[in-house]
Amino acid sequence: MTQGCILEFKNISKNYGKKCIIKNLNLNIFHNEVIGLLGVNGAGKTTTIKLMLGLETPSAGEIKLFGKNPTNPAARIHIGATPQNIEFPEGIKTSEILKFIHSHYPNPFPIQEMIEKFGLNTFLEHKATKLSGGQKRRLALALAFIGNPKIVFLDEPTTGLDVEARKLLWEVIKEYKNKGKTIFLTTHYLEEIEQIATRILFLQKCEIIADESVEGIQKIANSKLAKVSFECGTQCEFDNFNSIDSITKNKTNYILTTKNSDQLICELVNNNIPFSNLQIKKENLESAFLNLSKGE
Ligand SMILES: Nc1ncnc2c1ncn2[C@@H]1O[C@H](COP(=O)(O)OP(=O)(O)OP(=O)(O)O)[C@@H](O)[C@H]1O
Repeated sequence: MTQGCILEFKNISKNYGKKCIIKNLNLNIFHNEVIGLLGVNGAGKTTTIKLMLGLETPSAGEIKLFGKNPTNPAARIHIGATPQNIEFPEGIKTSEILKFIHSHYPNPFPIQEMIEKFGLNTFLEHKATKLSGGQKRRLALALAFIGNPKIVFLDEPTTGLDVEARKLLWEVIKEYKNKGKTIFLTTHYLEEIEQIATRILFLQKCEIIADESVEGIQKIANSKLAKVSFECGTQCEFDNFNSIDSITKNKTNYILTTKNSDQLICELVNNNIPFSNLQIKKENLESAFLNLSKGE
């Protein structure tokens, strides 16, 4: 196994019937990474996490979690996870579930610390199946971290969380990373991931089409289109321009798309275009992601 690697996919393929979900994927996850896995609905993010957790078997290839098969209890003792759809057993209270999961790990965090971190105080004596969606999510997150595992897998962890709980979660993830631990998460909230991820993966059509640092992804975003809009009372001619990808005109309002907004502004000035109300809108990470998804 590659040094420092805690999870390894070797030529992994996964099909459901004839449907290909993952094809020939090679992937290494190392200590102290915060990895965000992104992809459109149905891209295969949950399936990927299930393969990592040993909850699904690959159709081909080999997965090593801490050098072992992910179903091996000796590997699983180092992981924590929260699934996308949370279900708890009937009749058990929040406090009881916390104690039960806590007892399975050799070096867990104090239960009280998890209660405070994830704001569980007000529903400790409530039956877990009766909790609201957001409360269930908070409990599931506390359970993912409680064992002080080396890697935590979070499948769309912010689903159902209010703004405050989301902030809390990102703080917990940051803190956890600072302890040298690894987090692997799927999410649709790209702007949030931008703040915490050390690496971003995009899954599309059975393949990881981008495996980049946040800076790398931002470069992709920056090299993508910007929209430059302005008003101009006279008819503009753009024949001398080298920087324009497309032109849209609506009465006196022009919208130009460009991969180089700086050059476009210079060309506007050099060609004495009498523009006003100039606005430049660069693509954000989210639209870069969507364009990657579209294969642009
Ligand atoms: N057990 C299963 N049997 C058959 N098909 C499945 C099974 N589980 C998932 N799929 C299919 O595999 C594809 C990938 O599903 P998956 O849940 O991994 O996507 P996802 O990227 O997590 O989607 P979302 O963002 O909507 O949660 C989907 O087309 C789904 O219908």
